[in-house]
Formats: sequence, structure tokens, C-alpha cells
Amino acid sequence: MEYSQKFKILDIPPVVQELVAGGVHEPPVQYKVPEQDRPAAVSEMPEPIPVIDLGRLSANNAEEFAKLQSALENWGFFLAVGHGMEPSFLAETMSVSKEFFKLPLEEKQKVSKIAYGDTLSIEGDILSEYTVKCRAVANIVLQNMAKLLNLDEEYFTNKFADTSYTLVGFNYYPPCPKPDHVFGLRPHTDGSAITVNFIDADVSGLQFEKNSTWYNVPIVPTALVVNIGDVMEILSNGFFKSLMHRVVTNTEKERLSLAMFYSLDMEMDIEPVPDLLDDKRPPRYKIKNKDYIAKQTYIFATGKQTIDTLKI
Ligand SMILES: O=C(O)CCC(=O)C(=O)O
Ligand SMILES: [Fe+2]
Repeated sequence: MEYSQKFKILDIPPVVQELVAGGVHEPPVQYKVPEQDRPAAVSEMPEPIPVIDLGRLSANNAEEFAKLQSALENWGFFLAVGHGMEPSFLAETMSVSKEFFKLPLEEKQKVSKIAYGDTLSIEGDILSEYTVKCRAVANIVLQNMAKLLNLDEEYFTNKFADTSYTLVGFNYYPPCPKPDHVFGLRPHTDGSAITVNFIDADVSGLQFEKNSTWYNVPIVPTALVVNIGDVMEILSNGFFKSLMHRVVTNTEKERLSLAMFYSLDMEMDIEPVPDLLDDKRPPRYKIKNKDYIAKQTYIFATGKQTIDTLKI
């Protein structure tokens, strides 16, 4: 399957980095979280984090498939190994991304201005290669999710073809003077179908919620974090649940994550797969992807969950 490697740069994130470099030692007021919502201590993981070998999964290994099922149904995410990306390739991808953030603000904004509303081709460079490899990871996961729902293996990969919407999120978190007063990223579910996230090797900070308790996602070098987003919750009519997660900062180290958000074509409806519906399981959500993405941007700013506003 061929995929377009064209991406739009939508925005350059808020420039906390420059504030820190300029000697600002208090988080700007708009980042401060009300006391009752601040990141508190997290719990120890009750059981080991699910680690799935995608090589074994592609070879139809039954044990790996069962592990995937348990990870997706119990956690909503897993760490993917056996994805075929060499440690040196991943290290280079991270280093190229860091270089971008180290550019002076004006340089970053130049990229943003030139590319805004335009299509930026990143073909031929390492990030382009990374996006192709990540797409392969997403496909393996989508094929296996289809199998878990007793659908044709290519059901989702066909739906997520050429014109589907993929967002590449570069998240940069500078060291923060008051990590307990702010979130790197406040609690949210992703508006994607699935997200494939590559996190800086030595800086943790990603946390997820299960049964109202927050847990740290441990760092497993070269493993990618794959999580379920809202679109897959909707397509599966609630069988899969999108993962509530957040990012906390620390005083010592900067942190970078590279998140690939896979979604549907903008013009498509996001609605449950018809084969999954019957009298006992009526459709629970429906919206056009375009409207969904617009709504998500707005709702995220209010701190609510978009998917909760769509339930029929
Ligand atoms: O930085 C991370 O590890 C997670 C980022 C994230 O959740 C997002 O961009 O939606
Ligand atoms: Fe996220």
C-alpha cells in the first residue's frame, strides 16, 4: 500500500523553551493548573506493562495475539518491540527532531510561516523514513484489532488508506521549575484512531489512568508506545476504549516525544462498523471526522473529553 508522505505543519507549539532560556523561572500563568487538579504522586503499576513483539504478531503467533488482546482490552495501550527499527535509526530520528527544537525561535517560526496552510513535503529525509516505518507499525496493529473484532483483517487498513489524516506531533517539554504546578500535557484522550509515540530514551513523564488511578509508563528504550484513540473507540462501538493519559514535567531534563496520530479521511463519518451492531448493541456515536477534529481542538481547551459529547 502506498501512502502519501506529505504533512502540514499546523503550528509551532507555545514557546516555553524560549521563556526558560530567557531566565523565566515561574511557569507562565496560563500553564498553571488549579490546586485540586495538579499532578499528584502516582501509583506503582499493579502488574508488568504489556510489551508486544510486532514481529511475532505479524507471523501470526497465537501467544502474542493473546497478549495484544489483553493489553488493548485491559490497558488501552502497550509497548511495541520487534518493529524492525534499529536503535541507531531511532536515535538519529530523535536527534534530528531535537535539532529542530534547538533552532532559534525565528527559524522555527519561518518554517511555520512558510508551511502554514501549505503542504510541506518531508520526503527523502530521516523523518520521512520514520513516518513510513511507523505507518507499518500502525498497520500491523490495525490488522490485529480488526481480527479481534472478527472483521476482515484489512478492514481498518483499507479504511485508513491514502487520503486518511495523519498528524505528526512533536512535543517538546523543557525542564520546568515547578513540575507540580503544571502539566506537560494535561489529561486527555487522543483524537486519533491509534497513536504511535516514540519517547525520548531517558526521560519518563507519560502517565495513564486506569480505574481512576494514575500510573507511570516506564521507559523501555527503543520500544514505541501504541495507544487507542477516540476514533477506534467509536468505530468499535466502545469495544476498545481510548486511553486517558497526561504528561508531567521535571526540573532536570528536557524531554521530546514524537507522536504519530492516525485517523480517517476528513470527509468520512466516524461511526461504528455496521457488522458490530445489532439490537442489543445499537450505535453509540457518530460524527464527521472534520467536525470531530474541529470540536476536539475546542473541547481540549475547555478540559473536557470530546468523545463524551458525541454519545447518542
Ligand atoms: O509526550 C508524550 O509522551 C505524550 C504526548 C501526547 O499524549 C500527545 O501528543 O497527545
Ligand atoms: Fe496524547
